[in-house]
Amino acid sequence: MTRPVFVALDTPDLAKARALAERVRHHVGGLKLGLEFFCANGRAGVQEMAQVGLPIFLDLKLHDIPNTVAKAVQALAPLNPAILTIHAAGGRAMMEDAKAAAPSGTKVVAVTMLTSLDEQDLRAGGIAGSAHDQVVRLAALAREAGLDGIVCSGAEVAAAKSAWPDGLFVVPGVRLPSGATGDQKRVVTPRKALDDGASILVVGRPITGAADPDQAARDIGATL
Ligand SMILES: O=C(O)c1cc(=O)[nH]c(=O)n1[C@@H]1O[C@H](COP(=O)(O)O)[C@@H](O)[C@H]1O
Repeated sequence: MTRPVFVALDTPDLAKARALAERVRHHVGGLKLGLEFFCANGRAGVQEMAQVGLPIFLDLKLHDIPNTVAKAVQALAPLNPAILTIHAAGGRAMMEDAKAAAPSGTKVVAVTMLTSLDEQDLRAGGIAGSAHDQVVRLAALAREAGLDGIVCSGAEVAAAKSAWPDGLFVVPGVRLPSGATGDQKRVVTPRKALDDGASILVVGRPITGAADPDQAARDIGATL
C-alpha cells in the first residue's frame, strides 16, 4: 500500500464527500465511507465515490446473526470494496459466513474494541480484562474465522501483529500530538501506529475538519 492514510469521509452530504475526496486524493491512499455516508447515500453514493479512483473502504461494522450478515455482504458485493468491516463480537460463525459471502478482492476485517472505549467501558459491559487482552482475544478469533485482519487502536497493534504477522491491521483514532481527541479514548500518533505495525491509518476529523484539508493530509503524511 503506497499511502497508508485512508481518509474517513464522515458526512451524509455526497457533494461534500466528493469535493473533500478530490481535494485530498493525491495525499491519501483510500477513501473510507461509513455509516453516516451509507445511510444517506446507499450503494449509489458509494459507486459515485469510487469514480474518484481511490480504493474504497466500506466501514459498515456489520454485526448480526450469521445469516443476516452474510446476506448483507452479498448485497454489497457489486460494490466490490477494497475493505469491509464487520464486528468481531458477532462471533466466529458470523465472521466465517461474512468472509465466504464477500468478493475475493475484498479484505474483510473485524472491529475488535472501538477506539472510543476504554477499560471502564469494558467493565460497564461486563468484561473484566484489559483492552490489550480483549483485542488480542478477538484478533485470534478473527484469524481463526479466516478474516484478513482487524481494526484496533494503536495501543494494541504491536501485540496483535506479533500474533498474526501477515494480518491487515487498520488503526483509527490517530492524532498528531497537538490534535483534539474528541470522542476517541485510545489514541496514538500516526507515526507510532505505523512503527508498531499498522497497515492502514484511518484519519477523519483531523483532515476533514481542518481549514485546509489538503494541507492537513500533507502534514500528517510528512510525519510518516
Ligand atoms: O472501523 C473504523 O474505522 C473505526 C473503528 C474504531 O474502533 N474507531 C473508529 O474511530 N473508527 C472509525 O474511524 C474514523 C475516525 O474518525 P476521526 O476520529 O474523525 O479520525 C471514524 O470514521 C470511525 O467510524
